[in-house]
Amino acid sequence: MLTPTAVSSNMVGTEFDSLMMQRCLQLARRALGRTSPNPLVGAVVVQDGEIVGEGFHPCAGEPHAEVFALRAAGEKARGATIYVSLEPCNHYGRTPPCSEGLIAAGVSKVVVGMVDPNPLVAGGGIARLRAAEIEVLVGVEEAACRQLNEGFIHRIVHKRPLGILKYAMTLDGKIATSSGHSAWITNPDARSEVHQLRAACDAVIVGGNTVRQDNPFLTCHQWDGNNPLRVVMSRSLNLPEDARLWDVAEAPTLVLTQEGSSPDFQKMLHGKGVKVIELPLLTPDHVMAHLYELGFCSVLWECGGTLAASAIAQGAVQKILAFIAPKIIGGSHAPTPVGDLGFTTMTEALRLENVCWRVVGSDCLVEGYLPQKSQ
Ligand SMILES: Nc1nc(O)c(N)c(N[C@@H]2O[C@H](COP(=O)(O)O)[C@@H](O)[C@H]2O)n1
Ligand SMILES: [Zn+2]
Repeated sequence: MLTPTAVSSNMVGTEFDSLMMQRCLQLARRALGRTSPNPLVGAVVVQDGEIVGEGFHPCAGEPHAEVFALRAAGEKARGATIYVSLEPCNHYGRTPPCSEGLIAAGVSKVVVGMVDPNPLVAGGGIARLRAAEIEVLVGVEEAACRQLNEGFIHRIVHKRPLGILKYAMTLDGKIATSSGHSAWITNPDARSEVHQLRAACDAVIVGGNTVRQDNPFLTCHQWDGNNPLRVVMSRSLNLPEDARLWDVAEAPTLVLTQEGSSPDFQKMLHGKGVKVIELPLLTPDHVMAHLYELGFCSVLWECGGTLAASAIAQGAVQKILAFIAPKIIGGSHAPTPVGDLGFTTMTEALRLENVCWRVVGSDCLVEGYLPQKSQ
């Protein structure tokens, strides 16, 4: 873990800049799962090789990271260098432009992690600072900055939240036995990692089958994080009356269905505090469009194979997280993580990009991105 005391004024420029930017990212992560539709941003003010102020963006509507860092630095911001993981904004949104705040505070240098993809900023913040004769360095720890805000970037560029499909399967590619039993495929460490992942997402989606078969909680459990909105997609509303997801004391639940489906069941859900919305067409793309309108940046699909295949086919999934447990259960009718995609030859296979894998307890996690569809 990085701490402010790790700062050494003897460090060479680039190494020191990287360290300070990593500190910005560490600060930014304190608001994980709480900032959408805004990004996660951290800022650090450095004077004579010492950190004199730090801040992060806590949630949309609150001041930006730079403002908190400048406030903490006070008069020491004059002539200082500020590190910020995202380009300072240059527009009046819910808050005034940070570029003007930095100029007014008298900083002499701004080190930026990445350019803001928001068209309202998009280099304008950097240009404004340079016009005020402030030195600006761009792209320190850029890959890590982009990784932290991949959901925000996807939202801005594609006008949809980033879709992440997570599943857990056995070594023979099954997500449950033929009878539907699946507790548990992976080890406690892997399950704990999923709980942590939920805290970083704005919503988690399942279909009716998962509610009927698994009766999940879909919360962060032991993690002191933000519980995502739990979303159930069900056309028929043929769902159990006593599902755990209808208990909204810990986390909210939204049921998305089609127009006119089971008014009585809808009434029962309303009575329990579960929100129900009827969409004209209940498809993964319409669901993602709805979640975009709610301001979401990242959405976790924790559904079964049929819904997962449909979400992939409709471009509602960009990232895959596959936990693989070294267990074999067999069963020619045991469900698999992705249903029919209509492919008949291996040449049609979706080859993941930027793949990495690591061991989690006794299981393996494979992570990668689906190839982007050409527009
Ligand atoms: N540089 C920077 N630091 C932060 O802490 C931020 N939250 C942002 N966000 C950028 O500004 C937009 C939101 O503005 P309002 O909070 O509505 O004023 C957001 O879309 C980002 O482009 N930037
Ligand atoms: Zn700002």
